[in-house]
Amino acid sequence: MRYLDAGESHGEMFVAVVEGMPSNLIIDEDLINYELEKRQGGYGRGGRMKIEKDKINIVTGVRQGKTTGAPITLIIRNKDYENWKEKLNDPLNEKIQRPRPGHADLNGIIKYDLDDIRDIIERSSARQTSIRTSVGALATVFLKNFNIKVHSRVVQIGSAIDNSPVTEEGIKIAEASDLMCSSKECEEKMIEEITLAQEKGDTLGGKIEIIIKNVPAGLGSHVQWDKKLDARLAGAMMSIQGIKAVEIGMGSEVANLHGSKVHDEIYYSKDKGYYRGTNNAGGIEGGMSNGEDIIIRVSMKPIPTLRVPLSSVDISTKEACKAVFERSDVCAVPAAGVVARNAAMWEIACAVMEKFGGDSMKETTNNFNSYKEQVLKK
Ligand SMILES: Cc1cc2nc3c(=O)[nH]c(=O)nc-3n(C[C@H](O)[C@H](O)[C@H](O)COP(=O)(O)O)c2cc1C
Ligand SMILES: C=C(O[C@@H]1CC(C(=O)O)=C[C@@H](OP(=O)(O)O)[C@H]1O)C(=O)O
Repeated sequence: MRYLDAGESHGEMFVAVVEGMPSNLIIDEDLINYELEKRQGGYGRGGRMKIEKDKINIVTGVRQGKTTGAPITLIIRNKDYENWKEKLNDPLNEKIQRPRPGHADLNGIIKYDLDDIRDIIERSSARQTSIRTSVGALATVFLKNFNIKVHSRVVQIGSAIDNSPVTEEGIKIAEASDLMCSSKECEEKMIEEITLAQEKGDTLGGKIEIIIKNVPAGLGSHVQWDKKLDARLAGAMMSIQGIKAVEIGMGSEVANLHGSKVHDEIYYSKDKGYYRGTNNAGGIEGGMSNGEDIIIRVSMKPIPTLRVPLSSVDISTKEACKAVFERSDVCAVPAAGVVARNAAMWEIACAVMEKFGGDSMKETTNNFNSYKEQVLKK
């Protein structure tokens, strides 16, 4: 499967065209809209979130609630477009000249030979993650048919850290109570950190954990660098605005320990087949899923737009100045978690389609089920 998206932060709309989704997939628009709503949430978001109420509009490739096998076009309209269209088209509108450290501003105008940073902001903005979330949520809808599910939580904001182990019970509690992490107490500490940063005119990043359940062993492959599932997931995570590090399972901690403390010992039982005593590998070995939960941790840098701005250089005068400040989030880690879990599900859906193929849900499901039987007999 593949997709391309287009759109600008204050343009008319975001659009994505998805190709390769099998026919007869029942589209659950409520699930897609739920993910879009969650992406807009979280403490620390800016004023734009009060203007938008993102809703998916599927305009091709679906008839009577089911995919037809044709390319699927997804649209999200920007309500704020009405407030911006005149000034964006007015050549006399003031140009943005003071690039923000940590953003695409300076590299963008150099590379594209532009003289208004607005032209870079519009496409580099993380508003694009709305359409990316909807494409990922479509993959989540698809994967539900194979009982593959995803959960994410915030594990760190500033000095507030959620160290609790992931349990089925913990996931249920967090989902039912709509907590961003595993406990109310920890969430309060995270909110406090964000408030402190906000009061200082500063910003914050943090860490997110994503857990994907019920992935069969054998997605991805060891045979070629670009088929490795961990590499693909890491690439997907790193392409999200502001993500600077990705860990699978134990992640960077593997460098500190002996092999006997890192590798997951192998067991076998008649009903489960092969399984591991631990899951330090985060469900992937040799570029392939191993049947355990896939666990990904991603680190997000602090938001680059600061109310007390950092030093910069005016691109027209070349004189020292302070970077531009405009309406912005203070912390978008919970939102990035929603983006990341859906972006990860897109990669898993691609790996499922690569392995099992099929042009209809019947064909793909039959292939998937017969492989699962084959694996159980192994
Ligand atoms: C959901 C989300 C919301 C964001 N909101 C803002 C924001 O309001 N202001 C801002 O300057 N950066 C925001 N960012 C971060 C920037 O988009 C990001 O730092 C920038 O694109 C450069 O990131 P990169 O160096 O990783 O490419 C947000 C990121 C995400 C994922
Ligand atoms: C500023 C960025 O992301 C923001 C993310 C975002 C959203 O819907 O998530 C909405 C936009 O809000 P606004 O109209 O206030 O600019 C973006 O600005 C950025 O990434 O640079």
